Amino acid sequence: MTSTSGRLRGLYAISDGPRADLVDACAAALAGGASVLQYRDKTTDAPRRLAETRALQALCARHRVPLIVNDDVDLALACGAAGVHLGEDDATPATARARLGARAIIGVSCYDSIERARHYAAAGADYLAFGAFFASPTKPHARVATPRLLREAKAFGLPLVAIGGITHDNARGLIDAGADAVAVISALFGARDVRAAARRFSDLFDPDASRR
Ligand SMILES: Cc1ncc(COP(=O)(O)OP(=O)(O)O)c(N)n1
Ligand SMILES: Cc1ncsc1CCOP(=O)(O)O
Ligand SMILES: [Mg+2]
Repeated sequence: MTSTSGRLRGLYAISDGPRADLVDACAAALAGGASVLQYRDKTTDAPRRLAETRALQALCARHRVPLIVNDDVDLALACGAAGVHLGEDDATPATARARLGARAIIGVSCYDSIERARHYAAAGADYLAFGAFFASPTKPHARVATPRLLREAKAFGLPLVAIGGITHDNARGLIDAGADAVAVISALFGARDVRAAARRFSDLFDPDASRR
């Protein structure tokens, strides 16, 4: 289990908004043991995005789970999120660090590139994300990564996040290859029972948690 200050490990839930029941769905994911929540909303509806991230920040604070905002450093700052996730089309991690401070969690997409991982590990990223490992319903044209990258990236000593088409049935191979966390959208927020789906993912990391 990751706390707002602990090492990232477990289910990394990524929200799939806009959706009317966003906060309830995210609450179910946290109740099911998600260790991190990312707000990912590709719309430009600034007032709704701010209201939603503020609500999710309050929810995450109650669960002692970090809220990460996708793409948008200003929004992360405005809602008091723990950090931001950045890809190749987003602000640089250095810009985000300057805006959010030393304690912020700054995650970086490395896609299928060990060179990008090496660069951002040295530049102060807090975790490295790789993928897509499987066909992704959310991002069908995502670049494709192989588990070998995870084995190689272990050398950087940072938490490794795997993403892309991850389900309960295919996650184990990624964890065995070195993923500290699995980032999931469809197989989590598309589930009829989000809490139960989150619990099944979380149990892959800590099978005793649901019996406590
Ligand atoms: C944990 C995590 N990993 C990868 C991504 C993808 O980021 P990016 O490449 O910037 O693509 P978008 O998500 O912005 O479409 C992510 N969001 N989270
Ligand atoms: C944002 C992103 N980057 C690579 S795949 C992906 C989407 C992951 O969503 P899903 O779990 O539905 O495949
Ligand atoms: Mg992005």
